[in-house]
Amino acid sequence: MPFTLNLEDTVMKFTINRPQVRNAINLDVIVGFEKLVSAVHNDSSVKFVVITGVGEDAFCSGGDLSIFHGLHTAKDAFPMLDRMATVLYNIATLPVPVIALVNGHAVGGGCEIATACDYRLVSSRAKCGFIQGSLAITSGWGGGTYLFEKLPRQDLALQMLSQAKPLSATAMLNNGWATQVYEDDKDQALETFIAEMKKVEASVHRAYKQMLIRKWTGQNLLNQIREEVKTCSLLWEADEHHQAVQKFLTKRK
Ligand SMILES: CC[C@@H](C(=O)O)C(=O)SCCNC(=O)CCNC(=O)[C@H](O)C(C)(C)COP(=O)(O)OP(=O)(O)OC[C@H]1O[C@@H](n2cnc3c(N)ncnc32)[C@H](O)[C@@H]1OP(=O)(O)O
Repeated sequence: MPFTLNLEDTVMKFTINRPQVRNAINLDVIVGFEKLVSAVHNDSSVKFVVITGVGEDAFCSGGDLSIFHGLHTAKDAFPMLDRMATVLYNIATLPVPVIALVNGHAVGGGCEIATACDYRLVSSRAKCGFIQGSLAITSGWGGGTYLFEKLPRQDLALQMLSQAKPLSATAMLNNGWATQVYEDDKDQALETFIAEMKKVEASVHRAYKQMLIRKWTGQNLLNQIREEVKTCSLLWEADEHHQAVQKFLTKRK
């Protein structure tokens, strides 16, 4: 199973389960995210959503390049980018707080997923970054838009996108991306983080989340995300992108 979805107590947890490719996203995982969104909307007992990856190596390494490399033109790439950007917006605007439990590296689209969440609890061993620039594309799932929205300093957000390199968990805490960095057990880190909030009624969590969603609706965040998707799909068809992906896929062969 490429993902698991469990409700424990009041916490709905989605775990990406593709360790052999560092939890890269394929179509099955996208479908899983769509199921997550429906499950949360259909269960008023849910207080928190948690997104994480299996194992300790990676939270998520972004799109599965061995599969998505088969998409050549902007027209080919757009539906995949748009579908993932749409489900990610639906996750970002879920009626309860969403926590990224960043158990390992979060790069490319993996960093976009974590950025779309309300909180990021990051393993001290994780490296995180918008490395898309090194593949001659931009972020394409809305992650750049979320980054400008969420990082306290716009200059550091732009630098992170433009340098296109993974940063340490400490650097991500210092620039305001990580909410907290944890050392050891991820489940313990999560329990400690939500302990106080768990005592508060679900209705209160939902009311605060609505305030945030109203802000994003007011500024038409979804339109900005759609522009990001279009930009990425246009860059996607360039030779430079296909060559960079080919280099990644063949580097160990
Ligand atoms: C498509 C959408 C776009 C977006 O909108 O953002 C993207 O997401 S672009 C994709 C960006 N992602 C990458 O470029 C991934 C790069 N991966 C890495 O940098 C590293 O794998 C890692 C995540 C930092 C982990 O490093 P490490 O622990 O050293 O593992 P390996 O590199 O040895 O990888 C193990 C294994 O997994 C395969 N792998 C890793 N990432 C992907 C991926 N995204 N897609 C497909 N396969 C991936 C890698 O090739 C190795 O395979 P084997 O050699 O067969 O073991």
